[in-house]
Amino acid sequence: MALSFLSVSGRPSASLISCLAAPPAPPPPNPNPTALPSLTCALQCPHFQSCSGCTQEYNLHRPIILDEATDFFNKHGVSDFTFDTCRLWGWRCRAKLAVRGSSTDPLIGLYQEGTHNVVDIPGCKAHHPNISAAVELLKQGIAELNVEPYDEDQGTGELRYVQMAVTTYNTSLPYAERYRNGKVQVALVWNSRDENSPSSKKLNALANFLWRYGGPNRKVHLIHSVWANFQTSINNIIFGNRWRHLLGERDFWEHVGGIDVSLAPSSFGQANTRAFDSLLQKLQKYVHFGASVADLYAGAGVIGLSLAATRKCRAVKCIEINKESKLSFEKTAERLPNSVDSSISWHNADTSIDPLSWLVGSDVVVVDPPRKGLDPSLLNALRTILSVERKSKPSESPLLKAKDEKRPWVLRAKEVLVQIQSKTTQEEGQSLPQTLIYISCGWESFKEDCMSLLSSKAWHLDKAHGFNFFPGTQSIEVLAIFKRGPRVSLKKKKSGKKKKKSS
Ligand SMILES: C[S@@+](CC[C@H](N)C(=O)[O-])C[C@H]1O[C@@H](n2cnc3c(N)ncnc32)[C@H](O)[C@@H]1O
Repeated sequence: MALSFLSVSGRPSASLISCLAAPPAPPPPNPNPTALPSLTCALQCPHFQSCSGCTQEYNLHRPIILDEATDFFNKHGVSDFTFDTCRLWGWRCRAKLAVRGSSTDPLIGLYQEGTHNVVDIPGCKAHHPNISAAVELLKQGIAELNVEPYDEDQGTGELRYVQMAVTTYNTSLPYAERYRNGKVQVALVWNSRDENSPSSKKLNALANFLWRYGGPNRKVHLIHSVWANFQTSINNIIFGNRWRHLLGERDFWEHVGGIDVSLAPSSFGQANTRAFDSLLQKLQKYVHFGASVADLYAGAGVIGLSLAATRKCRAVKCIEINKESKLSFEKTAERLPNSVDSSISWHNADTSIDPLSWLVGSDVVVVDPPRKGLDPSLLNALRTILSVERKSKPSESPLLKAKDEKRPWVLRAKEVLVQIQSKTTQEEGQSLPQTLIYISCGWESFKEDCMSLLSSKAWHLDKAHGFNFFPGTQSIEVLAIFKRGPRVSLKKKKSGKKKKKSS
Protein backbone atom coordinates (compact mmCIF):
# COMPACT_ATOMS: atom_id res chain seq x y z
CA MET A 1 0.00 0.00 0.00
CA ALA A 2 1.51 3.31 -1.00
CA LEU A 3 1.11 6.11 1.51
CA SER A 4 1.02 9.58 0.11
CA PHE A 5 3.05 12.57 1.27
CA LEU A 6 0.76 14.12 3.84
CA SER A 7 0.74 17.61 5.20
CA VAL A 8 -1.20 18.99 8.14
CA SER A 9 -2.41 22.47 7.40
CA GLY A 10 -0.96 25.34 9.41
CA ARG A 11 2.25 23.59 10.44
CA PRO A 12 5.41 22.39 8.79
CA SER A 13 4.96 18.77 7.87
CA ALA A 14 7.40 15.93 7.59
CA SER A 15 7.72 14.32 4.20
CA LEU A 16 6.34 10.83 4.67
CA ILE A 17 8.29 8.18 2.88
CA SER A 18 6.57 4.83 2.72
CA CYS A 19 8.17 1.47 2.42
CA LEU A 20 6.66 -2.02 2.29
CA ALA A 21 3.60 -1.79 4.49
CA ALA A 22 1.56 -4.95 4.10
CA PRO A 23 -1.51 -5.17 6.35
CA PRO A 24 -2.17 -8.45 8.18
CA ALA A 25 -5.43 -8.95 6.29
CA PRO A 26 -6.91 -7.05 3.34
CA PRO A 27 -8.29 -3.77 4.74
CA PRO A 28 -12.02 -3.12 4.41
CA PRO A 29 -12.94 -1.20 1.24
CA ASN A 30 -12.85 2.53 1.91
CA PRO A 31 -16.35 3.87 1.19
CA ASN A 32 -15.10 7.47 1.29
CA PRO A 33 -11.97 7.84 -0.77
CA THR A 34 -11.48 11.43 0.39
CA ALA A 35 -11.25 10.44 4.09
CA LEU A 36 -7.84 10.32 5.80
CA PRO A 37 -6.28 6.84 5.47
CA SER A 38 -6.70 6.24 9.20
CA LEU A 39 -8.69 3.00 8.93
CA THR A 40 -6.40 1.42 6.40
CA CYS A 41 -3.45 2.06 8.73
CA ALA A 42 -5.18 0.71 11.83
CA LEU A 43 -3.64 -1.89 14.13
CA GLN A 44 -6.68 -4.20 14.04
CA CYS A 45 -5.45 -6.14 17.07
CA PRO A 46 -7.80 -7.80 19.63
CA HIS A 47 -5.21 -7.36 22.40
CA PHE A 48 -4.94 -3.56 22.03
CA GLN A 49 -6.70 -2.64 25.29
CA SER A 50 -5.09 -5.27 27.49
CA CYS A 51 -1.50 -5.56 26.20
CA SER A 52 1.00 -2.80 27.03
CA GLY A 53 2.96 -3.23 23.77
CA CYS A 54 0.94 -0.85 21.58
CA THR A 55 -0.54 2.49 22.60
CA GLN A 56 -1.72 3.85 19.24
CA GLU A 57 -4.50 2.03 17.42
CA TYR A 58 -5.04 4.16 14.30
CA ASN A 59 -2.78 5.95 11.82
CA LEU A 60 0.15 3.67 12.46
CA HIS A 61 1.98 5.52 9.71
CA ARG A 62 1.84 8.75 11.77
CA PRO A 63 3.00 8.16 15.36
CA ILE A 64 1.50 10.70 17.73
CA ILE A 65 4.80 12.50 18.34
CA LEU A 66 5.50 13.04 14.64
CA ASP A 67 4.02 16.55 14.59
CA GLU A 68 5.96 17.51 17.68
CA ALA A 69 9.17 16.15 16.17
CA THR A 70 8.57 18.02 12.91
CA ASP A 71 7.98 21.29 14.81
CA PHE A 72 11.04 20.71 16.98
CA PHE A 73 13.40 20.18 14.06
CA ASN A 74 11.89 23.06 12.13
CA LYS A 75 12.44 25.35 15.12
CA HIS A 76 16.06 24.26 15.23
CA GLY A 77 16.77 24.93 11.57
CA VAL A 78 15.82 21.69 9.83
CA SER A 79 12.87 22.40 7.56
CA ASP A 80 13.18 19.23 5.49
CA PHE A 81 12.70 16.61 8.23
CA THR A 82 11.57 13.34 6.65
CA PHE A 83 9.73 10.43 8.19
CA ASP A 84 9.95 6.91 6.80
CA THR A 85 6.69 5.11 7.65
CA CYS A 86 8.34 1.70 7.21
CA ARG A 87 6.49 -1.62 7.57
CA LEU A 88 3.37 -1.13 9.72
CA TRP A 89 2.58 -4.71 10.77
CA GLY A 90 4.70 -7.77 11.45
CA TRP A 91 7.73 -5.52 11.90
CA ARG A 92 9.10 -6.87 15.19
CA CYS A 93 11.85 -9.40 14.52
CA ARG A 94 13.08 -9.59 18.12
CA ALA A 95 10.80 -10.00 21.14
CA LYS A 96 11.37 -10.76 24.83
CA LEU A 97 8.25 -12.34 26.29
CA ALA A 98 7.36 -13.37 29.83
CA VAL A 99 6.14 -16.94 30.44
CA ARG A 100 3.59 -17.28 33.25
CA GLY A 101 0.35 -19.17 33.99
CA SER A 102 0.39 -22.94 34.31
CA SER A 103 1.72 -25.83 32.27
CA THR A 104 -1.79 -26.65 31.06
CA ASP A 105 -2.59 -23.00 30.28
CA PRO A 106 0.64 -21.12 29.66
CA LEU A 107 0.57 -17.35 29.04
CA ILE A 108 3.33 -15.95 26.83
CA GLY A 109 3.37 -12.23 26.25
CA LEU A 110 3.84 -8.79 27.77
CA TYR A 111 2.75 -7.36 31.09
CA GLN A 112 -0.54 -5.52 31.38
CA GLU A 113 0.20 -1.80 31.86
CA GLY A 114 1.35 -1.09 35.43
CA THR A 115 1.08 -4.73 36.58
CA HIS A 116 2.99 -7.96 36.43
CA ASN A 117 0.02 -9.81 34.93
CA VAL A 118 1.08 -11.35 31.66
CA VAL A 119 -1.26 -10.95 28.71
CA ASP A 120 -1.22 -13.75 26.19
CA ILE A 121 -0.95 -12.21 22.70
CA PRO A 122 -1.53 -14.85 20.00
CA GLY A 123 -1.44 -13.33 16.53
CA CYS A 124 0.16 -10.08 17.82
CA LYS A 125 0.12 -7.62 14.90
CA ALA A 126 3.54 -6.20 15.69
CA HIS A 127 5.37 -9.52 15.80
CA HIS A 128 6.82 -11.10 12.72
CA PRO A 129 4.22 -13.86 12.03
CA ASN A 130 6.85 -16.54 12.60
CA ILE A 131 7.41 -15.31 16.15
CA SER A 132 3.71 -15.91 16.78
CA ALA A 133 4.00 -19.38 15.20
CA ALA A 134 7.03 -20.23 17.36
CA VAL A 135 5.20 -19.03 20.50
CA GLU A 136 2.29 -21.35 19.69
CA LEU A 137 4.69 -24.27 19.22
CA LEU A 138 6.39 -23.44 22.51
CA LYS A 139 3.01 -23.46 24.30
CA GLN A 140 2.31 -26.93 22.93
CA GLY A 141 5.71 -28.10 24.17
CA ILE A 142 5.10 -26.62 27.63
CA ALA A 143 1.75 -28.41 27.90
CA GLU A 144 2.99 -31.74 26.53
CA LEU A 145 6.12 -31.88 28.69
CA ASN A 146 4.51 -30.41 31.78
CA VAL A 147 6.97 -27.50 31.95
CA GLU A 148 6.17 -25.18 34.85
CA PRO A 149 6.01 -21.48 33.94
CA TYR A 150 7.76 -19.17 36.41
CA ASP A 151 5.89 -17.97 39.49
CA GLU A 152 7.24 -14.54 40.43
CA ASP A 153 5.81 -14.50 43.94
CA GLN A 154 7.21 -17.87 44.93
CA GLY A 155 10.36 -17.77 42.75
CA THR A 156 9.39 -21.27 41.58
CA GLY A 157 8.79 -22.78 38.16
CA GLU A 158 11.10 -23.53 35.25
CA LEU A 159 10.60 -21.29 32.24
CA ARG A 160 10.79 -17.54 33.00
CA TYR A 161 11.07 -15.76 29.68
CA VAL A 162 11.66 -16.48 26.05
CA GLN A 163 13.48 -14.32 23.52
CA MET A 164 12.53 -14.90 19.92
CA ALA A 165 14.64 -13.39 17.14
CA VAL A 166 13.93 -13.80 13.43
CA THR A 167 16.64 -14.04 10.81
CA THR A 168 15.59 -13.18 7.28
CA TYR A 169 19.02 -14.08 5.93
CA ASN A 170 18.49 -16.84 3.39
CA THR A 171 20.36 -16.29 0.17
CA SER A 172 18.83 -19.40 -1.42
CA LEU A 173 15.48 -17.57 -1.61
CA PRO A 174 14.63 -14.64 -3.88
CA TYR A 175 14.88 -11.39 -1.89
CA ALA A 176 11.10 -10.83 -1.92
CA GLU A 177 10.50 -14.15 -0.13
CA ARG A 178 13.16 -13.86 2.56
CA TYR A 179 11.26 -11.78 5.08
CA ARG A 180 8.18 -13.98 5.05
CA ASN A 181 10.30 -17.11 5.44
CA GLY A 182 12.33 -15.88 8.40
CA LYS A 183 13.49 -18.47 10.94
CA VAL A 184 13.31 -18.04 14.68
CA GLN A 185 16.17 -18.27 17.15
CA VAL A 186 14.57 -19.25 20.47
CA ALA A 187 16.33 -18.43 23.74
CA LEU A 188 14.67 -20.09 26.76
CA VAL A 189 15.36 -18.34 30.07
CA TRP A 190 15.48 -21.22 32.55
CA ASN A 191 15.06 -20.85 36.29
CA SER A 192 18.19 -22.73 37.34
CA ARG A 193 21.80 -21.89 37.93
CA ASP A 194 23.21 -23.94 35.08
CA GLU A 195 22.70 -26.94 32.84
CA ASN A 196 23.56 -29.38 35.65
CA SER A 197 20.40 -28.75 37.66
CA PRO A 198 17.81 -31.57 37.92
CA SER A 199 15.31 -29.66 35.73
CA SER A 200 17.75 -29.59 32.80
CA LYS A 201 16.29 -32.82 31.47
CA LYS A 202 13.05 -30.97 30.88
CA LEU A 203 14.88 -28.06 29.28
CA ASN A 204 16.51 -30.42 26.78
CA ALA A 205 13.21 -32.17 26.16
CA LEU A 206 11.56 -28.80 25.41
CA ALA A 207 14.37 -27.84 23.03
CA ASN A 208 14.05 -31.21 21.28
CA PHE A 209 10.28 -30.73 21.01
CA LEU A 210 10.77 -27.36 19.26
CA TRP A 211 13.35 -28.87 16.94
CA ARG A 212 11.28 -31.96 16.15
CA TYR A 213 8.17 -29.97 15.23
CA GLY A 214 9.76 -26.78 13.86
CA GLY A 215 13.22 -27.85 12.69
CA PRO A 216 14.65 -28.67 9.26
CA ASN A 217 12.81 -32.00 8.96
CA ARG A 218 9.41 -30.32 8.88
CA LYS A 219 7.67 -29.06 5.76
CA VAL A 220 7.83 -25.56 7.22
CA HIS A 221 11.24 -25.01 8.77
CA LEU A 222 10.42 -22.48 11.48
CA ILE A 223 13.07 -22.82 14.18
CA HIS A 224 16.59 -21.59 13.41
CA SER A 225 18.14 -22.64 16.73
CA VAL A 226 17.46 -23.11 20.43
CA TRP A 227 19.51 -21.54 23.23
CA ALA A 228 19.26 -21.61 27.00
CA ASN A 229 19.97 -18.80 29.40
CA PHE A 230 20.17 -19.52 33.11
CA GLN A 231 18.72 -17.02 35.54
CA THR A 232 17.75 -17.52 39.19
CA SER A 233 17.80 -13.97 40.53
CA ILE A 234 14.55 -12.60 41.94
CA ASN A 235 14.92 -9.14 40.38
CA ASN A 236 13.40 -8.05 37.07
CA ILE A 237 16.54 -8.60 35.00
CA ILE A 238 15.57 -10.95 32.21
CA PHE A 239 18.87 -12.66 31.40
CA GLY A 240 21.48 -14.27 33.61
CA ASN A 241 25.14 -14.46 32.63
CA ARG A 242 25.20 -18.07 31.51
CA TRP A 243 24.25 -18.99 27.95
CA ARG A 244 24.23 -22.42 26.28
CA HIS A 245 23.65 -23.25 22.65
CA LEU A 246 21.40 -26.33 22.50
CA LEU A 247 20.29 -27.06 18.93
CA GLY A 248 20.41 -25.78 15.37
CA GLU A 249 22.84 -23.33 13.85
CA ARG A 250 24.99 -21.56 16.37
CA ASP A 251 25.55 -18.50 14.20
CA PHE A 252 22.64 -16.18 13.50
CA TRP A 253 23.16 -13.99 10.45
CA GLU A 254 21.24 -11.04 9.14
CA HIS A 255 21.96 -8.71 6.23
CA VAL A 256 21.65 -5.00 7.02
CA GLY A 257 23.44 -1.83 6.00
CA GLY A 258 25.11 -3.64 3.10
CA ILE A 259 26.90 -6.24 5.23
CA ASP A 260 26.30 -9.66 6.77
CA VAL A 261 25.87 -9.27 10.50
CA SER A 262 26.22 -11.95 13.18
CA LEU A 263 24.09 -11.53 16.31
CA ALA A 264 24.36 -13.76 19.37
CA PRO A 265 21.21 -13.90 21.54
CA SER A 266 23.17 -12.21 24.34
CA SER A 267 24.09 -9.19 22.23
CA PHE A 268 21.91 -6.14 21.61
CA GLY A 269 19.97 -6.44 18.36
CA GLN A 270 17.54 -3.96 16.80
CA ALA A 271 13.93 -5.16 16.93
CA ASN A 272 12.89 -3.78 13.53
CA THR A 273 15.33 -5.25 11.03
CA ARG A 274 13.95 -3.64 7.89
CA ALA A 275 13.59 -0.17 9.39
CA PHE A 276 17.14 -0.41 10.76
CA ASP A 277 18.36 -1.23 7.27
CA SER A 278 16.62 1.91 5.93
CA LEU A 279 18.23 4.00 8.67
CA LEU A 280 21.69 2.61 7.93
CA GLN A 281 21.35 3.37 4.25
CA LYS A 282 20.40 6.96 5.05
CA LEU A 283 23.17 7.30 7.64
CA GLN A 284 25.87 6.17 5.20
CA LYS A 285 25.23 9.23 3.03
CA TYR A 286 26.42 11.51 5.84
CA VAL A 287 29.83 9.89 6.21
CA HIS A 288 32.44 10.89 3.67
CA PHE A 289 34.62 8.29 1.98
CA GLY A 290 37.80 7.52 3.89
CA ALA A 291 36.49 8.99 7.17
CA SER A 292 37.72 7.93 10.56
CA VAL A 293 34.69 6.97 12.67
CA ALA A 294 34.08 6.47 16.40
CA ASP A 295 30.96 4.35 17.01
CA LEU A 296 29.89 4.87 20.64
CA TYR A 297 27.29 2.61 22.27
CA ALA A 298 28.20 0.25 19.45
CA GLY A 299 26.69 -3.10 20.49
CA ALA A 300 28.07 -5.66 18.05
CA GLY A 301 29.42 -2.82 15.89
CA VAL A 302 26.82 -3.08 13.12
CA ILE A 303 26.87 0.65 12.39
CA GLY A 304 30.66 1.01 12.45
CA LEU A 305 31.30 -2.08 10.34
CA SER A 306 28.61 -1.13 7.85
CA LEU A 307 30.37 2.23 7.44
CA ALA A 308 33.79 0.55 7.12
CA ALA A 309 32.44 -1.46 4.20
CA THR A 310 30.30 1.08 2.40
CA ARG A 311 32.30 4.29 3.03
CA LYS A 312 35.77 2.76 2.83
CA CYS A 313 36.60 4.27 6.19
CA ARG A 314 40.21 4.84 7.15
CA ALA A 315 39.47 3.73 10.68
CA VAL A 316 36.50 2.54 12.74
CA LYS A 317 36.59 2.36 16.53
CA CYS A 318 33.62 0.73 18.33
CA ILE A 319 33.00 1.23 22.05
CA GLU A 320 30.54 -0.99 23.91
CA ILE A 321 29.98 -1.83 27.57
CA ASN A 322 28.51 -5.33 27.08
CA LYS A 323 31.33 -7.81 26.58
CA GLU A 324 28.86 -10.36 25.18
CA SER A 325 28.80 -8.37 21.93
CA LYS A 326 32.48 -9.05 21.24
CA LEU A 327 32.03 -12.43 19.55
CA SER A 328 29.32 -11.13 17.23
CA PHE A 329 31.56 -8.20 16.31
CA GLU A 330 34.46 -10.52 15.48
CA LYS A 331 32.31 -12.76 13.30
CA THR A 332 30.83 -9.81 11.42
CA ALA A 333 34.27 -8.25 10.93
CA GLU A 334 35.62 -11.56 9.58
CA ARG A 335 32.92 -11.62 6.91
CA LEU A 336 33.57 -8.09 5.63
CA PRO A 337 34.54 -8.07 1.95
CA ASN A 338 38.29 -8.39 1.29
CA SER A 339 38.26 -4.96 -0.28
CA VAL A 340 37.67 -3.36 3.15
CA ASP A 341 40.97 -1.85 4.25
CA SER A 342 40.09 -0.02 7.46
CA SER A 343 41.82 -0.12 10.76
CA ILE A 344 39.03 -1.59 12.92
CA SER A 345 38.82 -2.02 16.68
CA TRP A 346 36.21 -2.96 19.29
CA HIS A 347 36.69 -1.84 22.89
CA ASN A 348 34.80 -3.25 25.85
CA ALA A 349 34.50 0.05 27.67
CA ASP A 350 32.16 2.46 29.36
CA THR A 351 31.77 5.49 27.09
CA SER A 352 31.18 7.69 30.10
CA ILE A 353 34.72 7.18 31.43
CA ASP A 354 37.11 9.70 29.88
CA PRO A 355 34.82 10.17 26.84
CA LEU A 356 37.08 12.70 25.12
CA SER A 357 39.69 10.02 24.51
CA TRP A 358 37.21 8.14 22.28
CA LEU A 359 36.56 11.24 20.19
CA VAL A 360 40.17 12.10 19.44
CA GLY A 361 41.38 11.06 15.99
CA SER A 362 37.87 10.71 14.49
CA ASP A 363 36.21 12.85 11.82
CA VAL A 364 32.77 11.46 12.58
CA VAL A 365 31.32 10.30 15.87
CA VAL A 366 28.18 8.13 15.89
CA VAL A 367 26.23 7.82 19.13
CA ASP A 368 23.37 5.34 19.58
CA PRO A 369 22.65 5.42 23.33
CA PRO A 370 19.93 3.55 25.22
CA ARG A 371 16.57 5.27 25.72
CA LYS A 372 17.87 7.43 28.58
CA GLY A 373 20.18 9.31 26.22
CA LEU A 374 23.83 10.32 26.41
CA ASP A 375 25.87 9.85 29.55
CA PRO A 376 26.38 13.31 31.13
CA SER A 377 30.19 13.10 30.84
CA LEU A 378 29.99 12.38 27.11
CA LEU A 379 27.46 15.15 26.61
CA ASN A 380 29.80 17.50 28.41
CA ALA A 381 32.80 16.41 26.29
CA LEU A 382 30.78 17.10 23.13
CA ARG A 383 29.61 20.47 24.46
CA THR A 384 33.13 21.62 25.33
CA ILE A 385 34.86 20.20 22.28
CA LEU A 386 35.63 23.65 20.84
CA SER A 387 37.43 24.86 23.92
CA VAL A 388 39.46 21.64 24.11
CA GLU A 389 40.52 22.17 20.52
CA ARG A 390 41.38 25.83 21.02
CA LYS A 391 43.35 25.26 24.20
CA SER A 392 45.32 22.30 22.89
CA LYS A 393 48.86 23.12 21.91
CA PRO A 394 50.42 20.15 20.08
CA SER A 395 52.33 19.09 23.21
CA GLU A 396 49.15 19.16 25.29
CA SER A 397 46.82 17.46 22.85
CA PRO A 398 44.09 15.32 24.35
CA LEU A 399 45.48 12.33 22.51
CA LEU A 400 48.93 12.68 24.04
CA LYS A 401 47.33 13.13 27.43
CA ALA A 402 45.38 9.92 26.82
CA LYS A 403 48.62 8.16 25.90
CA ASP A 404 50.17 9.29 29.21
CA GLU A 405 47.28 7.76 31.16
CA LYS A 406 48.61 5.75 34.11
CA ARG A 407 45.51 4.92 36.19
CA PRO A 408 45.17 1.11 35.93
CA TRP A 409 41.35 1.10 36.03
CA VAL A 410 41.18 3.61 33.18
CA LEU A 411 43.76 1.65 31.19
CA ARG A 412 41.86 -1.59 31.81
CA ALA A 413 38.63 0.05 30.65
CA LYS A 414 40.30 1.06 27.40
CA GLU A 415 41.76 -2.31 26.53
CA VAL A 416 41.28 -3.12 22.86
CA LEU A 417 39.58 -6.49 22.69
CA VAL A 418 39.47 -6.83 18.92
CA GLN A 419 41.91 -5.15 16.54
CA ILE A 420 42.03 -5.58 12.78
CA GLN A 421 44.86 -3.63 11.22
CA SER A 422 44.55 -1.98 7.86
CA LYS A 423 46.91 -3.36 5.18
CA THR A 424 48.11 0.16 4.49
CA THR A 425 49.61 1.94 7.50
CA GLN A 426 47.18 4.41 8.99
CA GLU A 427 48.45 6.93 11.52
CA GLU A 428 45.81 7.96 14.04
CA GLY A 429 45.35 11.70 13.80
CA GLN A 430 44.68 14.11 16.66
CA SER A 431 41.71 15.86 15.18
CA LEU A 432 38.31 16.06 16.85
CA PRO A 433 35.08 15.15 15.04
CA GLN A 434 33.40 17.66 12.74
CA THR A 435 30.25 15.56 12.38
CA LEU A 436 28.12 14.04 15.12
CA ILE A 437 25.51 11.48 14.12
CA TYR A 438 22.98 10.89 16.87
CA ILE A 439 20.65 7.88 16.62
CA SER A 440 17.94 7.94 19.25
CA CYS A 441 15.05 5.73 20.32
CA GLY A 442 14.15 8.02 23.24
CA TRP A 443 12.47 11.20 22.03
CA GLU A 444 12.38 13.01 25.40
CA SER A 445 16.06 12.38 26.17
CA PHE A 446 17.02 13.24 22.60
CA LYS A 447 15.32 16.65 22.84
CA GLU A 448 17.20 17.42 26.04
CA ASP A 449 20.56 16.29 24.67
CA CYS A 450 19.95 18.12 21.42
CA MET A 451 19.11 21.42 23.13
CA SER A 452 22.11 21.04 25.39
CA LEU A 453 24.41 20.51 22.38
CA LEU A 454 22.91 23.45 20.49
CA SER A 455 23.09 25.80 23.47
CA SER A 456 26.81 25.05 23.78
CA LYS A 457 27.26 26.58 20.29
CA ALA A 458 29.73 23.78 19.57
CA TRP A 459 27.26 22.13 17.18
CA HIS A 460 24.35 22.99 14.93
CA LEU A 461 21.69 20.69 13.55
CA ASP A 462 22.20 20.02 9.88
CA LYS A 463 19.68 17.29 9.00
CA ALA A 464 17.17 15.05 10.72
CA HIS A 465 15.18 12.00 9.71
CA GLY A 466 12.62 9.89 11.55
CA PHE A 467 11.93 6.19 11.12
CA ASN A 468 8.85 4.27 12.19
CA PHE A 469 10.82 1.68 14.18
CA PHE A 470 7.95 0.91 16.56
CA PRO A 471 4.57 1.36 14.81
CA GLY A 472 1.68 1.32 17.28
CA THR A 473 3.77 2.97 20.02
CA GLN A 474 4.63 6.55 20.99
CA SER A 475 8.25 6.11 19.91
CA ILE A 476 10.12 6.90 16.75
CA GLU A 477 13.78 6.42 15.89
CA VAL A 478 15.60 9.65 15.09
CA LEU A 479 18.70 10.09 12.97
CA ALA A 480 20.10 13.57 13.56
CA ILE A 481 23.20 15.01 11.93
CA PHE A 482 25.07 17.75 13.79
CA LYS A 483 27.94 19.76 12.36
CA ARG A 484 30.54 21.65 14.30
CA GLY A 485 30.15 25.33 15.11
CA PRO A 486 27.30 27.72 14.39
CA ARG A 487 25.07 27.34 11.35
CA VAL A 488 26.30 29.39 8.40
CA SER A 489 23.24 30.93 6.82
CA LEU A 490 22.84 30.67 3.06
CA LYS A 491 22.87 34.47 2.76
CA LYS A 492 26.23 34.68 4.49
CA LYS A 493 27.63 31.88 2.38
CA LYS A 494 26.57 33.70 -0.80
CA SER A 495 27.93 37.09 0.26
CA GLY A 496 31.18 35.38 1.28
CA LYS A 497 31.53 34.03 -2.23
CA LYS A 498 30.86 37.44 -3.80
CA LYS A 499 33.55 39.07 -1.70
CA LYS A 500 36.08 36.51 -2.81
CA LYS A 501 35.25 37.13 -6.46
CA SER A 502 35.59 40.90 -6.22
CA SER A 503 38.91 40.77 -4.35
C1 LIG B 1 20.52 1.26 21.49
S1 LIG B 1 21.78 0.08 21.68
C2 LIG B 1 22.68 0.36 20.19
C3 LIG B 1 23.58 -0.76 19.75
C4 LIG B 1 24.14 -0.67 18.35
N1 LIG B 1 24.49 0.68 17.97
C5 LIG B 1 23.20 -1.29 17.34
O1 LIG B 1 22.53 -0.56 16.62
O2 LIG B 1 23.14 -2.51 17.25
C6 LIG B 1 22.74 0.81 22.94
C7 LIG B 1 24.00 0.04 23.30
O3 LIG B 1 24.75 0.85 24.22
C8 LIG B 1 25.38 -0.01 25.16
N2 LIG B 1 25.72 0.84 26.32
C9 LIG B 1 24.91 1.30 27.30
N3 LIG B 1 25.59 2.12 28.15
C10 LIG B 1 26.86 2.19 27.68
C11 LIG B 1 28.04 2.88 28.13
N4 LIG B 1 28.03 3.66 29.21
N5 LIG B 1 29.18 2.71 27.42
C12 LIG B 1 29.20 1.92 26.31
N6 LIG B 1 28.12 1.25 25.85
C13 LIG B 1 26.96 1.38 26.51
C14 LIG B 1 24.34 -1.10 25.40
O4 LIG B 1 24.93 -2.26 25.94
C15 LIG B 1 23.79 -1.31 23.98
O5 LIG B 1 24.50 -2.29 23.30
